[in-house]
Amino acid sequence: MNHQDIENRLRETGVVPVVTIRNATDAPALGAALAAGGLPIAEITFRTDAAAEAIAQLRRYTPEVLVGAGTVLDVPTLQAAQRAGAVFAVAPGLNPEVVDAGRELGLPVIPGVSSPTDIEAALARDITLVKFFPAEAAGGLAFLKAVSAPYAGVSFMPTGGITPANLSDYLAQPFVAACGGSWIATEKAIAEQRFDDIAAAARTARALAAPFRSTHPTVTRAPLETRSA
Ligand SMILES: O=C(O)C(=O)C[C@H](O)[C@H](O)COP(=O)(O)O
Repeated sequence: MNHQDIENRLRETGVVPVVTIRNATDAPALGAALAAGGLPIAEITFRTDAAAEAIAQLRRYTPEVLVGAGTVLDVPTLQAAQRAGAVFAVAPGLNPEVVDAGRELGLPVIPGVSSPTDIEAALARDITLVKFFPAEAAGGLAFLKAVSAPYAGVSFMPTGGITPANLSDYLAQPFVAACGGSWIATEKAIAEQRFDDIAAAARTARALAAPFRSTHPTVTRAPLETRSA
């Protein structure tokens, strides 16, 4: 899958559960819960030792779930994510080495941005889908509306402080591809094996995102070098 395929899938689901998992054996039930709730996608953060194995388990037992790696701060983590089977990688910031390695490995990287300078660093590498992190703390929708003017054509995945209460406000903006958040599958709910609660939270998020999905047409962009001025 290339960046465009990933963006299209993000726009289809509207919400990306950000997951921190301590025990990889919980991954199949987690994947099943997300799929049952209508959100067959997950960003598994490399904040625990179980991340790579959890990604591998998701790929094996719930192949319908699109699995990405989160908290990818360096190239070895990116390589580990790809070996485990992640089909995209997300980072809280923009590490040029990670972005460049992603291109070499054929693994789409969604770097984190929180300033115009960051956005330009992404554009300089032909990346037009970025994570906006930490969304609420870094200016929220007001920031996105302001930067969407000079940076038309950039799609954002706001993450950090997104909840069912503010999700719709973000998704109503065409430059928001999807929102990420940990509220759907919290570390606590997974540890306590409350997979029905996770499926219910996924279902609620899916329902909140549903009205906006149709306003997000499939985007097809020419690579930067072929775009006319
Ligand atoms: O781990 C990463 O790569 C991150 O960038 C951080 C997470 O995306 C946020 O911690 C999720 O934010 P909340 O939904 O507010 O909990």
